Amino acid sequence: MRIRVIGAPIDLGADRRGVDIGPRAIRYAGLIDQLHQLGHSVNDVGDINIPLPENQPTGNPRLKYLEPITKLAEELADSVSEAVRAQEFPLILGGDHSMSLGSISGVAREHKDVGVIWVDAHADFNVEDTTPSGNIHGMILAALAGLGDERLVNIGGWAPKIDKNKIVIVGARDLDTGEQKLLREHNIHVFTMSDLDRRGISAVMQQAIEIAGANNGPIHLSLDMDSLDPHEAPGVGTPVRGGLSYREAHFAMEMLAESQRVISMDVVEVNSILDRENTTAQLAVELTLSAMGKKIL
Ligand SMILES: NC(=[NH2+])NCCC[C@H](N)C(=O)O
Ligand SMILES: [Mn+2]
Ligand SMILES: [Mn+2]
Repeated sequence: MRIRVIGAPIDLGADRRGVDIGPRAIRYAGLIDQLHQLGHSVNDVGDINIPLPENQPTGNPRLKYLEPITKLAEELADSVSEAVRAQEFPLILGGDHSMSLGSISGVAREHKDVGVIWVDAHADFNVEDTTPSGNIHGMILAALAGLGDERLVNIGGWAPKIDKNKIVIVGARDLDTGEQKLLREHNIHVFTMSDLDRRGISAVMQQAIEIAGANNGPIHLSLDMDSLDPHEAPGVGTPVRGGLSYREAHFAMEMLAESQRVISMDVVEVNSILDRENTTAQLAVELTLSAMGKKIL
């Protein structure tokens, strides 16, 4: 496979500085070399340019940094759709989860039927009226489904990007009250940690792949590193106890690789200031390799 690596060191969608170092930390952990060793060819196009929050107006406190975030999403969407047209697999490194607004808009432009598997402790399904923080990284999946502020919803001038029936959230364990209501109202498929405990990662992922990839459609994988238990991934801005174990996360990635349905992937929320000796970045590399087909034997 030909993989195009795009760095999106954006931290405007989250409160915590340090997530902007994520793409570098992931590269330092050996991503490109190890993808080569797996037999892929890699075209690393570097990072998109992100303005410093210090130089940006915060704007509406319930939609912080809306303006620069939508501008960057347009840029990233162009860059990702270009990769798809060049028949390269887009692998986008965050940055906070707001960058997925651009990456998924770019993929969806080229593949209108793409489904999304969102592996995350959170649902990122808030809108302006339900957000407890005003941080846009908590609103991105809703925006991609067509909900919320129209400037987020209408990246590229069209909406929605993803059919609600093809969205699957895996690993959820921290949902806000208004967010829960929205998820129910729109019948979004959410596999919580309780579902994982009850049914096991294998059954859950099999069903997730069937839902997101309905009618043999393609799947975008969005991996938020805070889906893992904070013991495994300490370097994230919004850690929540009781997350995916090391093996559960790997097995989920291995099943996705086996499905051969994944056409693009984000890895987000690696925060190097909060990390311990690049552990979380290293784990991000390991999980990406499993998603890209690395097997134990
Ligand atoms: N991508 C993330 N880490 N999102 C965390 C979101 C936290 C919280 N639900 C909020 O909306 O503020
Ligand atoms: Mn997230
Ligand atoms: Mn999260």
